[in-house]
Amino acid sequence: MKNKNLPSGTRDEFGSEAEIKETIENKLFKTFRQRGFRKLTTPVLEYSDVFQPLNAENYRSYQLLDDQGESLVLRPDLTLPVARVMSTTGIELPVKWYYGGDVFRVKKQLSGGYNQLTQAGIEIVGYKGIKADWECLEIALTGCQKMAIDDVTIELSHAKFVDTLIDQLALPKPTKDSIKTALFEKNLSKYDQLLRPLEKTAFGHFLSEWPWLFGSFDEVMTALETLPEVEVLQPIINDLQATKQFIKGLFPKVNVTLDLSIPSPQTYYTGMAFRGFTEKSAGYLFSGGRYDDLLTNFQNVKTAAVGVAFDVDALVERTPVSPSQPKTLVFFDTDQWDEAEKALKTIPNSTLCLTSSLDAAKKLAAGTNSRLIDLTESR
Ligand SMILES: N[C@@H](Cc1c[nH]c[nH+]1)C(=O)O
Repeated sequence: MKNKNLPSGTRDEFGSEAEIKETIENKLFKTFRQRGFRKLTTPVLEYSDVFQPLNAENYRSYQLLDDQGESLVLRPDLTLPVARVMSTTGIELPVKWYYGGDVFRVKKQLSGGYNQLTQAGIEIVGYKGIKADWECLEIALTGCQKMAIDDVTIELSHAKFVDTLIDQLALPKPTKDSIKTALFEKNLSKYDQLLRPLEKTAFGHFLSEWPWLFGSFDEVMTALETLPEVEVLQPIINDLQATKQFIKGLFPKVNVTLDLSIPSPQTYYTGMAFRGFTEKSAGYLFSGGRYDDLLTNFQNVKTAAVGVAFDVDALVERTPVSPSQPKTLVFFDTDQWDEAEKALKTIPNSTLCLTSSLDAAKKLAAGTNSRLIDLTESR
């Protein structure tokens, strides 16, 4: 019998932790609505096919079967359900959505961490230009500010950088694939060996530095100067530069880093991607990016989209628990309900004392370090 246990990777949340979470979600939802986003709620259960564009290795999901034998999952992501909605409902574009809810990602046994995570996010669908990306960044960084998190580092990357650059190399396709794998896995001996034939070419110097192309934004940009002029890379570099300026202009305290040697944080990203974190918490505070091709998984027409989601649990972790104020218990007789209600309204932080006897009320007050008001006293 496991009727007293929880499945691994899940937890109960109660008291301050659960309350802080609710406050944070409400603050975020308020910001989203103030900026003109509309709420979209999707079910926790979806057909497995909806999540086919996810990298299955990173996102193992809980699998179920419905009564027709169709394969269902507990949603491991909230962006793909939005894409499903957009392609099946004929909602007019452009549109700005916000949502909140739990995603389920099965982690390796004993890896620690939870399999059920709470996210709150936005998706902007139908805008091609960089303004939509910046609106996501603005909301992400303002959100952190509102949670009094002021030591945010934002890591920029671009889903197309690696492929566009590798495309330029005069090597057979399988070698290019192996280079990409070695780069992502930081398998340096393999990487060096694969690139040896290009050592003396114009790309030689840059390629030897590529696995280290992450860290301070300006330093990575300086390293990029060793790259021969590649026209198709220019728009990517320009967008990254402009975005860094944008962030620094509005949030001068935010530390901006750049990583041009990692796989895209989501397999469905097609453009700029960004993740925010602080030194004090292990996971990301928020993660987002552009995914202009995702809707083609559900429909024929390509649709521009970009979004960002907060990891609400990471925000909770970063929020100090303020010591709770001592409570006042209001003890009353059953026919004094009206009086008790009035007392509740006038006495801050008060709660009804539901014990049957005054003795029990006194014990409860002593045990919970609360003040006791006895309405039966004046009878
Ligand atoms: N769904 C992404 C975040 C995101 C929202 N919109 C775009 N990206 C994630 O969970 O990492």
